[in-house]
Amino acid sequence: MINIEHLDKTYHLKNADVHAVDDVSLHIESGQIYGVIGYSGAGKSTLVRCLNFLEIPDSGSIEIEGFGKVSANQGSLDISQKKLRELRRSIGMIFQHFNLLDRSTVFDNVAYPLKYTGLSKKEIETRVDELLDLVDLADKKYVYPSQLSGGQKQRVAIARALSNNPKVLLSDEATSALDPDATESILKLLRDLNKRLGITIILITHEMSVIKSIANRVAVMENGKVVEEGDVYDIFANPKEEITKKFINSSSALSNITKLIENKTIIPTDSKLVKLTFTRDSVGSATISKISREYNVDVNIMLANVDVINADALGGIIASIEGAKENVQRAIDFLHESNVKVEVIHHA
Ligand SMILES: Nc1ncnc2c1ncn2[C@@H]1O[C@H](COP(=O)(O)OP(=O)(O)OP(=O)(O)O)[C@@H](O)[C@H]1O
Repeated sequence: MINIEHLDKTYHLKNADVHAVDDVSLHIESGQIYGVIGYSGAGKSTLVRCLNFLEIPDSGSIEIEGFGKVSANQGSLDISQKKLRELRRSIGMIFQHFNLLDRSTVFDNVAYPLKYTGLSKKEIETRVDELLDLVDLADKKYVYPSQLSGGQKQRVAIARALSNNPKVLLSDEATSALDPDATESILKLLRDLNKRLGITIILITHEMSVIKSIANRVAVMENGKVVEEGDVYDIFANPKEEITKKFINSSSALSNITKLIENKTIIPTDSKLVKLTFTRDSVGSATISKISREYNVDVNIMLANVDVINADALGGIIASIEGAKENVQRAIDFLHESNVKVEVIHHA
């Protein structure tokens, strides 16, 4: 469990102050994959760097299971140096550009954090072998980072981050420099590690597709503040803030609708263009054919998309509903009653 309360961090620059983290409070359960999304400069990195006190907050507190509550007061922390070292060791971190030691082999990179832990050479070798097995890189033990692909470098970084058996893994844009295949394979690895080791993962990204594919909960950040927070499925099904809707659109095939609206000829007269969202409560029923039959309307499906988020389907359809005005309205009322979310995008 991680509990963040009223966390604040301001950078004092020559010409201005930057309020990078502004009164952030969050609760993260153990074993969760927790996403933090926001545009560049939103404060995500600063927030996450505060969690292992790489960055010292100005005020607020952070409680990490097993370490009690650590409060910050004008840049100083009420925790001993010894406890702080222990706390940092219980949190692994991976980065966008891997941060590997280029002149060291894969083995030496992974062994590096084990150096001053009192383990013997033999014990370190056994542990590194275990870690390389875990990330499927046993055959690359003696090669140098320059001989690896981006995805393989990130696997080395993950093995290194896990060397001290941390309870928490912080991932700062870990897939942002990778191609789609490598991204998928790193996300799959993180998902597997979360399941196998029960490790809590806090993942920063600017891509909603990453959140959709791996996170259980998400916090949306803007200007240092958390503006929306919740279960990933619920946020996708019912986003409240404009910025959240923008992020969701960026990862949805349905956002192509703006192009269709610009080309008005595709919208027939006597029709309403609607966006329908089918959630857990409505995804299984044949609502479209029902309204067509019962209310004598024609439904023209223009775009459709199904996401599977945390094993639940979330469907979206952009369709025009054509027919006599009162029939179209009755069809829309029926959709509402059937737990389908209806947003009218355009009237003919
Ligand atoms: N060490 C620093 N000194 C001064 N300002 C900083 C420092 N680190 C971050 N900032 C500023 O704080 C704000 C938040 O930055 P932060 O890196 O936390 O955002 P972010 O959401 O992670 O964005 P990005 O993905 O671009 O890193 C930005 O305006 C940034 O310029």
